[in-house]
Amino acid sequence: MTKPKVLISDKMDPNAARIFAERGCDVDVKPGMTKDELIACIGEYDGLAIRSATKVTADVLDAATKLKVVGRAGIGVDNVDIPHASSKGIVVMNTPFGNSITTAEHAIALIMALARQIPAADRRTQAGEWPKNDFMGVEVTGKTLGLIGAGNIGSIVASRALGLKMKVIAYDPFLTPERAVELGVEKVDLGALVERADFITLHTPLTDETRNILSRDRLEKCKKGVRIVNCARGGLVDEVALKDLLDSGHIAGAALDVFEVEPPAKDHPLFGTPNFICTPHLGASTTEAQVNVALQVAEQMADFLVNGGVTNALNMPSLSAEEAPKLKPYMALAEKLGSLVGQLAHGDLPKISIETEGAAAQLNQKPIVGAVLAGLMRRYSQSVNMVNAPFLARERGMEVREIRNEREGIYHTLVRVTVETSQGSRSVAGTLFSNGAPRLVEMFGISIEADLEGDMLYISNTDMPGFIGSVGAILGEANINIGTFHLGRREAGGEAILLLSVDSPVSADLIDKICKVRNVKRVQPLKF
Ligand SMILES: NC(=O)c1ccc[n+]([C@@H]2O[C@H](COP(=O)([O-])OP(=O)(O)OC[C@H]3O[C@@H](n4cnc5c(N)ncnc54)[C@H](O)[C@@H]3O)[C@@H](O)[C@H]2O)c1
Ligand SMILES: O=C(O)[C@H](O)COP(=O)(O)O
Repeated sequence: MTKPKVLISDKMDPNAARIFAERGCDVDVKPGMTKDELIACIGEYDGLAIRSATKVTADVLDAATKLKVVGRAGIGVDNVDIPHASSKGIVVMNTPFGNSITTAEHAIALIMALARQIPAADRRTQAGEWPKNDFMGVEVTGKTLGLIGAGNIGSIVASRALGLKMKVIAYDPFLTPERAVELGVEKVDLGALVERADFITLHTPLTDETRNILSRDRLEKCKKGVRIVNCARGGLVDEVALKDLLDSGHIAGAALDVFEVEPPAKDHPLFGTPNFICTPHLGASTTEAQVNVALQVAEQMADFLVNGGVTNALNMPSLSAEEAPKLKPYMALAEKLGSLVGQLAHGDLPKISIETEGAAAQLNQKPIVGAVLAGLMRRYSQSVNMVNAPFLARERGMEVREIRNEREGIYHTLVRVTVETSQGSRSVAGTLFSNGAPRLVEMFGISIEADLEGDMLYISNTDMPGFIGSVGAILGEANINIGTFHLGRREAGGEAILLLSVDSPVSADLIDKICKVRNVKRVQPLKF
């Protein structure tokens, strides 16, 4: 088996390359490439490991013909076009906790640096001055810290700030009252936060809702003398308004680790403003955090490329390395069932239900659902897979229902897929043998046992003597060898189905010929 090939395209702790190699991947380390260089080489790789410098844009992803996974050694994935990656079936994963403590500590460091104006005092002292009377600071003890965003990093900042004897208030629409009590913070709305806080730190992702969350209007409503720290993402604070309000003295100090455009222009309006401090996106830059995220991203990506385990993916459900082997045969079965209904259904597929029974119902359902949808939509696109299938289904307005029934029926384990089209509802079901081999056991309510493999022919007809001979003769005359032959019927003389596997594809002319056999209702070639 050829080894998966991974590219590390940003500066990353060497532990990442070591782990990739130890886990059976070939790895190239090429930090600092231009976009054109990345586009020129990305087609060779199965995995791409990045930090924030590499921009994984649509044109990079379009050139990445083999790429299966993008791994972010860090938290923010705003440098990755996730919808485009999803539409191409590429998993995007991050390491959501590895640098949280480090970034929270940077926020605290900036609070302290602002409170005591340490950078300016340092600059002037080292320049030979002794400006003892110019740097009157403030204590943080007893002051109110307003957190905008109380997720992983915000919560750690809260605990450290409480240790510094600050009072902590937080604005986060997703913070429950119980969690606020647990964190020891007071949950407030944004208006109250800006009116009450002596220090404000931001810890949200940059989204349509959070962009410019500290707008000029909000900054003007802040308590006079507020100090603001942004270690989250540029674009959360209006940089020009910040400059104006620092100049007017309404804001006493501001510290930015992140900018709207990075790196910022040399003549950025905030540069040189008194009481303004900045660092070049250093929030995650400690030895400890970089080792954490490098180890974690390499382990997650190698696990995915080698074993199929999925951890911390942003565009597909998690699947542990222990679950992966158990789920693998189910995913093969689910994909075949999805493919079967997809090939047989006419027109659009507005409603799909995926039902699991017995052992199948006790498993993680998301990968099974993803595999059914992937099989189902293969008729629209060959590049569909478990990652992009749910996304494409949503895009097409499909309604997907999951039903679990842990009680065994006649089979120890069963997956049933039902589609509802304008012509009614059609369902197929399959099971697994004890060796994990998938087997179709039911079609449209009729019991039939078959492997879904290679080229096949589905024929529906009215049960009558001589029918099998007629079909066999037509295929024989055309020199088409029948591999397997499976029959099912609702009742004697009633609706019947025939599933054949054939050693070569059946031409349209031959299908027409079979359609003309007496009592044949439908003939459909299938491919698995
Ligand atoms: N400067 C750095 O080097 C650095 C390092 C690590 C993380 N970060 C950034 O820090 C930010 C926070 O990271 P995290 O790990 O705490 O993320 P997280 O997902 O754990 O927490 C984000 C919090 O923001 C809240 N939130 C979302 N929308 C909101 C809104 N409109 N108003 C208020 N709150 C809202 C969420 O409910 C969540 O609790 C991210 O943007 C991340 O990229 C920066
Ligand atoms: O979101 C993150 O993890 C931080 O912004 C860190 O970015 P970096 O890995 O480029 O330092």
